[in-house]
Amino acid sequence: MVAWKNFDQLESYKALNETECVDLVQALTAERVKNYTVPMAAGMSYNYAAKQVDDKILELLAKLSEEAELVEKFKELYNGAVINTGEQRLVLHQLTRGQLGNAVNADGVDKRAFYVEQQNKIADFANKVHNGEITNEKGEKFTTAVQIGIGGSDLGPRAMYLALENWAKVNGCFKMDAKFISNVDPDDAAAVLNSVDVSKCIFILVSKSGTTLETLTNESFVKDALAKAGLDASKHMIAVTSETSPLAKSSDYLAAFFMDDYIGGRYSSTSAVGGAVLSLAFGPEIFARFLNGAAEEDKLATNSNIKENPALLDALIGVYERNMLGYDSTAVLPYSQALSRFPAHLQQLDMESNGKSVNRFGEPVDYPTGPVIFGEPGTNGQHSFYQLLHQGTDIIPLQFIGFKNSQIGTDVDIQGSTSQQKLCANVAAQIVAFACGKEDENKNKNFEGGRPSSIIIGDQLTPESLGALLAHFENKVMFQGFVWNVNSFDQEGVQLGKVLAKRVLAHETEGALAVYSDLLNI
Ligand SMILES: O=P(O)(O)OC[C@H]1O[C@](O)(CO)[C@@H](O)[C@@H]1O
Repeated sequence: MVAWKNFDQLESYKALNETECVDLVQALTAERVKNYTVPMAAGMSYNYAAKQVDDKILELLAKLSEEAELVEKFKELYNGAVINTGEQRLVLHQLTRGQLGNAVNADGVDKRAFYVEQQNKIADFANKVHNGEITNEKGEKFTTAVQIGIGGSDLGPRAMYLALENWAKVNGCFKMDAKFISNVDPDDAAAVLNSVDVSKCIFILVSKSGTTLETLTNESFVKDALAKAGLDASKHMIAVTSETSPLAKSSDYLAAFFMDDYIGGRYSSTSAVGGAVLSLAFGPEIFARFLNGAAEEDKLATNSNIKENPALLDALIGVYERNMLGYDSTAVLPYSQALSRFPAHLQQLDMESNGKSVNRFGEPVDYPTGPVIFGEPGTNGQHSFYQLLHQGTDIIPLQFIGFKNSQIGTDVDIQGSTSQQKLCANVAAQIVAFACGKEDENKNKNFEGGRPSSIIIGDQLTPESLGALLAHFENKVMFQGFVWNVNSFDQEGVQLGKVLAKRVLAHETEGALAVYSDLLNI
């Protein structure tokens, strides 16, 4: 049995607090860039040379990992322990991509078999849509998949779709366009519906709970549009939900695919939640390759050697930065246009998981937990908020992601270099500029340096490397939650606002809420 202790109860907490962080201006040598690197799945690597750690600090982080039993806790998780204590649930998203440990039986079934069965059902459905066995009422092929969902039922799948859209087009496996409706702002649904031929759309209603206000409102919005076009909504809609949700019992859908309560919304991209739209857009084989990349990365996360476990190492360095160095944000900076929505997905993944002030037992913790996450693709970010990152009063650790090759391959050679080379040159330059700085007598032009970053480098963003990238961050967030002794798998903090919004809509308000309601004309 593992012991769940608060971080500040551990010996390692004290030992780490007594360390001095590394001065990057001096420390970032060529040798270090070569050595401080860990292989990831799909040929990628995690390089942490520009982090403020040295061998002594890494040794203490390894001790912390042992003392907090981080890998053992992961083992408990994938073997089916009730890790989500707040909701008394198992946490099984890794099972959607592979079997890391023993068979996990819950609700009277083998859970890996259940997830694979859903994948097979989705594959069969997608193949029938692609080959014209399933069509619209006129017998025409569907051309567009429109996902209706919010939070985890939108962000991950949308980010993954955008990440592979161009890759699929150039590699001959693009099957259908995908669009996404998430916001309850009517302009979101209206704009998407205005951009498609609804008669050729297959709508994927995604809600684990089947009760989310925004998603059910957008479902009605879409049904209304279908009715106005003289179409039968039940011939155009499929559902992805949990078997216990109200949607599961409805006959309003052409087909229904299931996940369950053991997969948190923000961890659901590899379940039917991402599976339906990605299999329709790119074909089931591409979705399977994405799952393989994630499975390969998950295996690395079972290694208790921190220098062979990139997610664990990344998590531990992040904890050191958050708790010992006091940095309260992290920027995610993919130098890849295809990853334009990846930071948005990581915002939910990280902040909804570890934005907690009480431990797994509901007791307040006395140390900072999850950081603020934000980001934009480079080089766009460089011309936006990098000023603050380089010269602002706060130090913000940076997580770069870069690929040696572009996805589409079309490029131009201008002034002796291609666009891809310019992109990669920029990320290399930024790492060194942040770490080493540059002295200038004019303080306005002075760069102090000492601003830490790490970089994940891959050959190209493919289904496998995307799966590995996703799993890396899911596992990092999980390990950090274990260190902080918080439950990373519930999200009670989103409830209060939902309850108050319902009150406003029912006109059951008083005091400040009543005045805000009036100001907004509700
Ligand atoms: O899939 P559902 O049940 O509609 O939930 C959507 C999202 O809402 C949240 O519960 C937050 O409100 C997220 O955790 C979840 O991803």
